[in-house]
Amino acid sequence: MADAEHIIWHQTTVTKTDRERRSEHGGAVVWFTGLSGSGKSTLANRVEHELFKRGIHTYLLDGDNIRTGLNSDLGFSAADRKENIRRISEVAGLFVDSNAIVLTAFISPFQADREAARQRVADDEFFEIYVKCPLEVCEKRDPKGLYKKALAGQITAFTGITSPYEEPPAPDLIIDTSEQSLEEGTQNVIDLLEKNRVIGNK
Ligand SMILES: Nc1ncnc2c1ncn2[C@@H]1O[C@H](COP(=O)(O)OS(=O)(=O)O)[C@@H](OP(=O)(O)O)[C@H]1O
Ligand SMILES: Nc1ncnc2c1ncn2[C@@H]1O[C@H](COP(=O)(O)OP(=O)(O)O)[C@@H](O)[C@H]1O
Repeated sequence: MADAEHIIWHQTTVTKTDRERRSEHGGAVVWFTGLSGSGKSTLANRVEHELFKRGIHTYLLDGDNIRTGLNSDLGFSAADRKENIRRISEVAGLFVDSNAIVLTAFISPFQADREAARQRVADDEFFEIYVKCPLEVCEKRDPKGLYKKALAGQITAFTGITSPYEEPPAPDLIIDTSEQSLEEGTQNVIDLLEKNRVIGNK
């Protein structure tokens, strides 16, 4: 652990404000949370594609991908999930500083960790999207065959089966993917960003 007392923040010459002035849009974190198979990656990819088509500077951080690199040392214990989300929150904060719209697709099962992620950026820069989907529907979709393995006891601490998921008490948006189409869900996220002037009429 670094000796924090001897670390002194270096103010960069080019600031966040400089980057904002040059851009047609603001920076923000669009944080998708939900069970495995709820549709986080599918939605985040579709939203990113929509934003990208509009010339917006975006980046997508996805659970499985980040866990093969930056967080390849972490597993699925509560402590590792917490550290996973802490690092992602930091990375997301850096992207916002660069004035990008960063989309994150992590189960992020614990409310305290999601709240800490929100605190990492300004109030108007964080949008929590609860990708809601009944567990039975996720189990039926089972896009990666993981529920089958978890139910057979081949994966320990699997979210929704043997590890908890805390529903967000006050998300900025709820998308129920068992009832809403992908197009509808995508449009709702875009509308949220427009309404909050992150995109469109900054
Ligand atoms: N035990 C266990 N529990 C939950 N998920 C598991 C587990 N083991 C592997 N996987 C796969 O890892 C993906 C979840 O990683 P995350 O980084 O999003 O998880 S977390 O936020 O730290 O809880 C998750 O991806 P998604 O299905 O996209 O959610 C799974 O593919
Ligand atoms: N309305 C919807 N929105 C998003 N995904 C949906 C929807 N309806 C069905 N799906 C399907 O559900 C699955 C969700 O998988 P994925 O996006 O990988 O979920 P997660 O990232 O939450 O694990 C995909 O196969 C997707 O095609």
